[in-house]
Amino acid sequence: MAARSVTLGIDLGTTSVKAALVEAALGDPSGFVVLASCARAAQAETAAQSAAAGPQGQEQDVKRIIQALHECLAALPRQQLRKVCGIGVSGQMHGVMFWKTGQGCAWTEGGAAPVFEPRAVSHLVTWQDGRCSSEFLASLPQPESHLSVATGFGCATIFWLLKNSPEFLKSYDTAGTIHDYVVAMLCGLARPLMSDQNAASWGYFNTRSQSWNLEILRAAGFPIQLLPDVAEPGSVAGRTSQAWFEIPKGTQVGVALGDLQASVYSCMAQKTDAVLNISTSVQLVASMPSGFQPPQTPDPAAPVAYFPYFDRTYLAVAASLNGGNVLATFVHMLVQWMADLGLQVEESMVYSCMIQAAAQQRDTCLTITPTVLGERHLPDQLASVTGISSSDLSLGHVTRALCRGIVQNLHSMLPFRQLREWGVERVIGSGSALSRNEVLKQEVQRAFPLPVSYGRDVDAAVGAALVMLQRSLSQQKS
Ligand SMILES: Nc1ncnc2c1ncn2[C@@H]1O[C@H](COP(=O)(O)OP(=O)(O)O)[C@@H](O)[C@H]1O
Ligand SMILES: O=C(CO)[C@@H](O)[C@H](O)[C@H](O)[C@H](O)COP(=O)(O)O
Repeated sequence: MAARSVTLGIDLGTTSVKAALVEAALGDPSGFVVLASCARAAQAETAAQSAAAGPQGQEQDVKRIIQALHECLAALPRQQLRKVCGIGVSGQMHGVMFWKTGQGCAWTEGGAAPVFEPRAVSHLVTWQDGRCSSEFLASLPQPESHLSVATGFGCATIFWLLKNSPEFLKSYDTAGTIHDYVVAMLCGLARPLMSDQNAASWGYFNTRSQSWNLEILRAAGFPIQLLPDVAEPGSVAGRTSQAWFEIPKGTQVGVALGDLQASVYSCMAQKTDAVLNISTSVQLVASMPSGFQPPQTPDPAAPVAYFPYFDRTYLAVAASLNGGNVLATFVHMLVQWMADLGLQVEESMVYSCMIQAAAQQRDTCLTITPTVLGERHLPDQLASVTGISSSDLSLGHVTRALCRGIVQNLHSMLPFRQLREWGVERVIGSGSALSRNEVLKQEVQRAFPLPVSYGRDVDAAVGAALVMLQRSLSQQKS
């Protein structure tokens, strides 16, 4: 009898960490089942380490992210963790963190299970970071890549640190995304490995030649020794150097994937499917035919970008910076106003009340352009509200208008009729900001001229697990 193949997928998202255990199931139409899953809010936002970043700085505390990861692992069934034969990891793209080689973590046996604790690490500077102004970005060398460079991209952040905080950079000799860091710590890698999916998200990476723009970067004084070595997505980065919870030492760990690609992998069953993922951010994605090559030069004004997927194929992506985070900003604002008025209220209560109120308010004349973070192709166009009449000010009106605005903003980036022209026949909705919000679902259904169905709310974690599951199954066959 063939060995049971169980894999663990982890997604280190901007808001929450998710983990899923996946097993091959011949009887199931999808070929797999999700045995168990777990999500934990990381609540990792913290003040920027460099004061010069100002209020635009967006950083997260790596210790809190790892704590949320360990809470997820602790919540999964121990007997299933014992069967894990592969670990796939994905996470929020574009961001960068630094650590000292050999001192990135310490393994402890102290608690109920062996865990690693971050040691000589920086904060994670996330994709939401806005410290690189348009003027600063214009001062950087032109990349030799089809992707332009925006604020929050790893290489732009490193350029900024080089100019504004050179002493800070000197404290570290290794860099990666948060998910590259986790893979490196699990496997005890001296240098992290990075998939082209994440390398492309940092900027200054050429996806055709699969190489960093080393000459351009070197000439600009960039610390190129910080750039990780690049590996194929779906390949193995190493094996666990320690037992981790119940997962045996020596378990294969995949090179970290982008959460975008992992989400798509979990739910795009046909080439004619588009994926709409709404989590902290939002992406509308279609797959490009094999052999497709993006234009050679970047177009910073283009709202659609081409991101590497698997096997040298590309995804066309409208990646809006304004998704569930816009609703989260509204909720924080309400909670703060209530506190200012002397009232305490839980965020989860606000979410459920506002979604309920908007579900009863089927329409509104209020129009909200929700771009509180701007967009990469229009960084200076912030949010606005129009059509304000005294009759449209209820919580239901505002929430309905916010949800509609998120979907309409995406439509302005990638008109939905374009999907039909690409041969798309249906849209799969994924991401927990969508699956938990009935009103957002209604607005999606209202706006798309195509049938919409829904995936799961831990999609990227399932996708990361599936990549390793398929690898394990093909190893068993050969
Ligand atoms: N209680 C809730 N009900 C509905 N939506 C919520 C709730 N809590 C958070 N959200 C939404 O979920 C988003 C985060 O989704 P999540 O999948 O955790 O993001 P990520 O994958 O980026 O970490 C938030 O930005 C918010 O819009
Ligand atoms: O910005 C892009 C692509 O450019 C996104 O697709 C991408 O998935 C990034 O990882 C995020 O923006 C973060 O993802 P999430 O935490 O919102 O799920």
